[in-house]
Parts: sequence; structure tokens; C-alpha cells
Amino acid sequence: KIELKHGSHRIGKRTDEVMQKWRGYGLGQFIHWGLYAIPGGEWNGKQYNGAAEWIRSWNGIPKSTYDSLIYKFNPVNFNADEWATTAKQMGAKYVTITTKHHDGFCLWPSKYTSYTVANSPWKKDIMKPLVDAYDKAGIDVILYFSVMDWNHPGWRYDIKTKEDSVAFEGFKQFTRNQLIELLTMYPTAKGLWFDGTWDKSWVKQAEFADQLETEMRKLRPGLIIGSRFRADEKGKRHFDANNVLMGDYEQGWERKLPNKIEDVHGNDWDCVMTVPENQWGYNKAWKGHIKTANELIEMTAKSVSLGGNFVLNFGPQGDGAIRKEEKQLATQIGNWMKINKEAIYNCQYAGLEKQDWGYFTKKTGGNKLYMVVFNAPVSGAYRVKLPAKMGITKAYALATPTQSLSTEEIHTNEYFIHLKKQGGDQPFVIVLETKNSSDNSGNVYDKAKT
Ligand SMILES: COc1ccc([C@H]2[C@H](O)[C@H](O)[C@H](C)N2C)cc1
Repeated sequence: KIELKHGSHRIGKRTDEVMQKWRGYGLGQFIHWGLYAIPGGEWNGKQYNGAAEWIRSWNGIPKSTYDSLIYKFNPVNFNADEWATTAKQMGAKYVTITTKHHDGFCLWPSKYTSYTVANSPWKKDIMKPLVDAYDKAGIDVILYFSVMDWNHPGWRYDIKTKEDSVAFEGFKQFTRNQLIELLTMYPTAKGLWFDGTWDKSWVKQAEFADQLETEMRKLRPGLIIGSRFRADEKGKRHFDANNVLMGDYEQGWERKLPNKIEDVHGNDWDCVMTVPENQWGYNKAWKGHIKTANELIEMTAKSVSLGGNFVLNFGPQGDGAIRKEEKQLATQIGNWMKINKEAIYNCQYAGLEKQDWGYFTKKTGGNKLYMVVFNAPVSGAYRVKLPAKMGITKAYALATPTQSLSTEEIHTNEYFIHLKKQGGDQPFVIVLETKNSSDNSGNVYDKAKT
């Protein structure tokens, strides 16, 4: 064990209520919105091949020209309630919103820089109406904040000279000021999602970042901060030099999912996912594979089956409207969630052997198991292996709860649930009500033969 002053300060999951609620969200929305949505991945008729929110880093545009986009920020079709309603209809329980991305443009009227909405034609605060609209919709808000800030003169990628360190000291105070400002202006925010923390300059700030995290947690008890914010004094990120998770949950699952429970090391985690291969900000020309609703529903079920949450990204247009493809996905996913949300909300890893038909989830604190089916077996027989003392008292398709399904024990603690081929192309859920033979509530199917 390595002696660390600025490593992880907690072993194992947080057990407080705020984190227990976070653990049960299941499905969330990410919003990437800012000046980059105006060009939308294109400049002077030329397509930028990278991620649209990184267009400033393209040598096809002079930096100052990009920075002057602030004078074009006037999202006449921005409607915070419409965004929150879209998220509500999709079934999202939390939203992560970019307050400031790498370009340094602030969606709130920060006192610490002039590069904010206050100095755009729009003039008004964007964050306040958004936080209020999502709060009203019952969707918890997490504030995304990029430490790396290409607009601030004090930003450095590394600290090599005396000048660098003087400049970066000013930048560190600026960063602290903005974070305290955000927590003060939007006190209902449940957490902070940090980004832009991989460069050496920030990685070298183990003590400062640790103290800042402690200060923020004191200001906002219960605040949720993931593994992306700070490095330990050995320069280790996400996991400290003793391989213990930094922060409250693992934030490494960006555009990728764990495959088996061992991959998540017993930690809380969420996966943040783009609809195209790699576009967070609005890109006019979505290229390559655009994920379908069924793919995204499967990623949601897979995330919950492995003890995490799934966060789907939306990149609103420069005028503030949400593009029709994203609205359509929100509707399709929402239609599925309306019927099947019981298998997603407040569910966790079931601890059962994965089967080919799909994913198990388990209701937290209950005796219900859910089988989220994506690959219906041609036999209509769904294999289920249970721990020794667990029996099945009832089995039914979630959509038709009064029609019990026949359960056949084919080996000790191994069953076939029989369900004839369902019509349609939608994933569906089978519910198993279980009991432990140690307690005697209800009768157990044992040796049941069809
Ligand atoms: C260098 O590879 C990166 C760097 C930053 C990102 C940023 C994206 O712009 C988006 O904000 C995502 C959540 N974040 C990790 C993605 C890939």
C-alpha cells in the first residue's frame, strides 16, 4: 500500500441517500451545447472531420475567428421547457449539461470572465432556465465543467517555466472561483461532471484539486463528483496509485460499455454515449453509423444489468432547437420505457450468469428479477440459473402481468421459462418473482413439470 495524501478518500460505494438515488437513475441525458453548435462541424462549406465541439482545434479556422462566434450566439428557438420535456418523455432521470466546454464559453453570466452569454446578443443566462425547467420536470441536474479552457490566457498544457507557473496559479484561482460561483448560483445541482483534466498542468495539481474538491463537498453536502476531476500526487487518474477509485463513481465509460461485472470493480459508474460514432456538439452532417433506438435501449439495459447508468447525448442546434433525429430517438426510447421502466429504474446487477436471450436486472431491495429480452430463443424456452436457495414463485411478461408463464426446472436451480414467440421487433421484459426457501412466503415451483 502506497502512502497517499491526495488519493481516494473512500473505499467502496457511497451509502448516503443522494448517491442511492443516483444509483437508481438507470437512464440519463447529456446536453452538449455552446458556440460550436453554430458552425455545426462545417466552416466555409468544408466539413471538419473531428468531433464538432472540437472544431476550434481545427487548423481550418483561425482561433480568433472561432472566438468571435460569441457575437453570433442568439438561439432564437431555445426553449428550456422543450428540452426538459424531451428528456422527461424519454424517461431520463438526470441530465448533465455543459456549463463551459473546452472553448471556455460560459452558458452562465460568470463574473470571472467576459466570455459568457452576458456579452452575446442573447445576453441572458442559459443555465438558470435550464436548471429550473429540469427541476420542474423532476429530472436531477449535473453540471458539466471543462477545466481545460482554451479562452483563458492562464491555461497551460504543461508547466515548464516560471511564467507558466505564475499564469497557471491565476488560472487555478479562476477555476475555483467559477466552480464556487456555479454551486452558489445553481444550488439544486446534484453534482459536477468534470472534463478536460488529462493535461500535465492539471495532473500536477493533486493538492490544489484535492482541497478544492473538499471545499466544494463542504459547500454542497452530498455533491456527486466522479473519478475524472483530479489526479493523486503520483499523477494517477480515475484510480489512485493503490488502484482505489477517485471520486464517487467511475467516469471512464465514455462511448464504451463494460462487458462483464468484473470490469466495473464493484464501483458505481455511468456510461456517456453519442448517437453517431463521436459527435457530442451539434454536427450538421451526421456521418457513419447512427445508433437506433433499439441499440440505445440495449445499452441502457446492459448498463443497468452491470450496476451502472446509461447517459445519452443530445447536441442541440445553434438556434437552440433539438434536431428531429434526436427528438425521434427520445420518443422511441420513451415509448419503450413507458412499458418497461420497472426493469430499469432502481434496479441493479442481479448476480446471475448471463444468458444469450439478454440481460438480468434486479429490483434494489426487492425480490423481483427482470429478464430484458433482445434475442428471443427459437425454442421459446428462456434459460435461468438461480442461486441454490432461490425459487420462482411467479413468472410473467411485464406487458401482460395476469398471464403466468410456465416454469420448468430442468436441473437443480436451473429453469426454462416458456414463452411463445412474441410478435413485433421490440425488446420485452419477463418478470420473475422469487423467494428464498429459507423464508416461507408463497409457494415455490420446485420440480414443477409442464
Ligand atoms: C481526446 O479525446 C477526447 C477528449 C475530450 C472529449 C470530450 C468531448 O468533447 C465530450 O465533451 C466528452 C464528454 N469529453 C470526454 C472526448 C474525447
